[in-house]
Amino acid sequence: MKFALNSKSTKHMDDITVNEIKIPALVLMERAALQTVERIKERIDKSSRILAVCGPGNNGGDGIAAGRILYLQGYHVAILLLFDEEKATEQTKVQIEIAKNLGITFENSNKLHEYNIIIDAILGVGLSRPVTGIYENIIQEINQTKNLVFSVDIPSGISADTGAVLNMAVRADETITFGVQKLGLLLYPGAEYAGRITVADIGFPEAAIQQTEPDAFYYEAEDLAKLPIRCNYSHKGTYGKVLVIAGSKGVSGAAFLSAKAAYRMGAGLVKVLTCADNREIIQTLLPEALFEAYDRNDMQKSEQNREILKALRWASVIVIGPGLGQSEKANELLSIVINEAQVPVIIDADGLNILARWLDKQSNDLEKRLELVNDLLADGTILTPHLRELSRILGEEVSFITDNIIDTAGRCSYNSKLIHVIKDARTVVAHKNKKYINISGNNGMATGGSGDVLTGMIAAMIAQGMPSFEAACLAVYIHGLAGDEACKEKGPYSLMADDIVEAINKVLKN
Ligand SMILES: NC(=O)C1=CN([C@@H]2O[C@H](COP(=O)(O)OP(=O)(O)OC[C@H]3O[C@@H](n4cnc5c(N)ncnc54)[C@H](OP(=O)(O)O)[C@@H]3O)[C@@H](O)[C@H]2O)[C@@H](O)CC1
Ligand SMILES: Nc1ncnc2c1ncn2[C@@H]1O[C@H](COP(=O)(O)OP(=O)(O)O)[C@@H](O)[C@H]1O
Ligand SMILES: [K+]
Repeated sequence: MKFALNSKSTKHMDDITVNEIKIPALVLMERAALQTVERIKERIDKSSRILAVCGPGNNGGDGIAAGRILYLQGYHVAILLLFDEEKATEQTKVQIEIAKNLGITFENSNKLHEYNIIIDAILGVGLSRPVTGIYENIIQEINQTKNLVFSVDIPSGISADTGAVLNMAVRADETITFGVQKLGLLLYPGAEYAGRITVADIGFPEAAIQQTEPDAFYYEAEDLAKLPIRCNYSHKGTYGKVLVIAGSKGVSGAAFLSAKAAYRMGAGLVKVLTCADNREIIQTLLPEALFEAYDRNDMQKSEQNREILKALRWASVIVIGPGLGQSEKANELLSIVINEAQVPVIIDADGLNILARWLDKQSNDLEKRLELVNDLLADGTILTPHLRELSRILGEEVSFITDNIIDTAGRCSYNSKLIHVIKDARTVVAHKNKKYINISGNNGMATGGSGDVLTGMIAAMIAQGMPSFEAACLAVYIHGLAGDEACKEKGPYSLMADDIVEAINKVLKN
C-alpha cells in the first residue's frame, strides 16, 4: 500500500521537515536535483543538449540545481529563467547565484530547437491558478518540440490535487516526483501527461511523513497478499454464498458475468435470482450457478416473495442491479433487499438508477440527497456507480464529479456509513475519510459488461470474509490487473468483459 498527497499536505510535510525538524530546504533541493539527474542520465549521453526551463518557485530551484549538477559532470547545459530574478524564492536565488558563479549559460530567449533535452521546472505543487502569458507560450512550445522532457515533481500546469490541466500543461516523457506520490499524478489527465513516474526518496524523515495525513492510498502487486487465505480444512460453505439479483426479460449477460466473476474470484456458491425467461441461458452458460426466478407464474405473489426472502436469508452477500431494468418488479426487488437484507449489499447499475429516481421525487439538493441515501441504506452498503450513475444520484452534471473526483468522493463518504466505488479510468473507492485510487486497468476495459464483472468480484471478496471497504478496494485492483492480463492477450480493441473474467485466474494463481 502506498500513499498519495495533495498540494496542501505536501506543503505540510515540507513545512515540518524544514521548519520543525530543521533540515535545510537547500539540502532537500540538492537531493531532489540529484535524484532528477539520476533519472535523466539513464536516457542521455554527452552529446545531449540540455535546457532547464525554470519558474520562480522552488520547483525552478530544483531545475537550476539539476542543470548545475549535470554541467559539472560535463554535460552541455543551459538555463532559461522565465521570471524577474527578484521574484524568485530564497532557495532559487541561491541556485541562480551558484549557476552564475560557475559560468553556466543563461539563455535569454526561447531557443528550444537548439536543445534536445528539456528539464521542466516551471511550476510544481505551488501551481495556484491557470497558466497564462509567457508560461502558457513556453509550455505550448515545449509540447510542440520532439525533445525528451523530464518534469520536476509534476508536469508544469497539472494540478497536484486533481490531475486537471490548468489551461496548459507540459506533456512529459518522465516525471520525477519527490518523497510521496501526488494525487495529480495518479488521476487523469495528469497521469497521462506525466509519462513514466518515479517517486524519488529525497530524505523526508519518517516523523514528517507520519505527521502528514495521507489524502489517498493505492495498491501495488505486494498488496495481493491481502487476499483471504484458503485453508485445506474447508468446504464450499467456508467461502461464502453470493446472491446475484440481476437481469430482466431479454437481458441475461449482466447476471451471467457478475455470477461467473464471483465464482472465478473464489466464492463458494453463487445463486442467480433473475427473470424466469433467463433460466435456460444462465443454466447453459454457467451450470455451476444455482438458479431462482423472481417472477414465477406458477406461484402466488406472496409465495413468490417468500422464495425471494428465502434467497436473501441464504446469502452471505447480495448483489443487486446489473441488467435489472427499472420496471415495477425491479423497484419492488430493490425495496425488498433494502428492507430485508441482513448481509452486505452491493447496489450497481439499474439498482442505482432506481435509487436516483426515488431521490428525484424527494429533493434536488445534493447534501439532502446524500443524507437520504445514507438514511435509507444499511451500514456498509456498497454503491458501485460509474460517473453517469453517480451524477444521477447526486443530481449534478458529470463534470461536477470529474472536476474533482477526490473531493466528490469525500463529500459522498464523509460522515457516511456507505462505501462508494466511483468507477472511471482511475476508480476511486471512498469510505468515511479513506480514499483508495486504483491504478491498475486499461482502456480495453471500457467495454460493455466490465462493471458487471467487478460487482461479482467485490461480492466474492466479501463472501470470503473480507470487510466491505477492503474487499471493494482489493477487488477493484484485481479487476484492473485481470483487465491488464486480458489486454496482453486480446489487445485493447478486442478485449471483452468475459476476457476479464477469464483472466482473473492469472492474477490469483501467482
Ligand atoms: N520546500 C521543500 O521542502 C521542497 C520543495 N521542492 C520543490 O518545490 C516545489 C514547490 O515550490 P513552491 O512552493 O515554491 O512552488 P512552485 O511550484 O515552484 O511554484 C510557485 C511559484 O509559481 C507561481 N505560480 C503559481 N501558479 C502560477 C501560474 N499559473 N502562472 C504563473 N506563476 C504561477 C507562484 O506565484 P504566486 O502564486 O505566489 O503568485 C510562485 O512564484 C515542489 O514542487 C518541488 O519541486 C523540492 O525542492 C523538495 C523540497
Ligand atoms: N480507460 C479505462 N481504464 C481502466 N479501467 C476502465 C477504463 N474504462 C473503464 N474501466 C473500468 O471498466 C468498468 C466499467 O464499468 P461500467 O461502466 O459499469 O460498465 P458496464 O455497465 O458496461 O458493466 C469499471 O470498473 C471501470 O473502472
Ligand atoms: K514541473
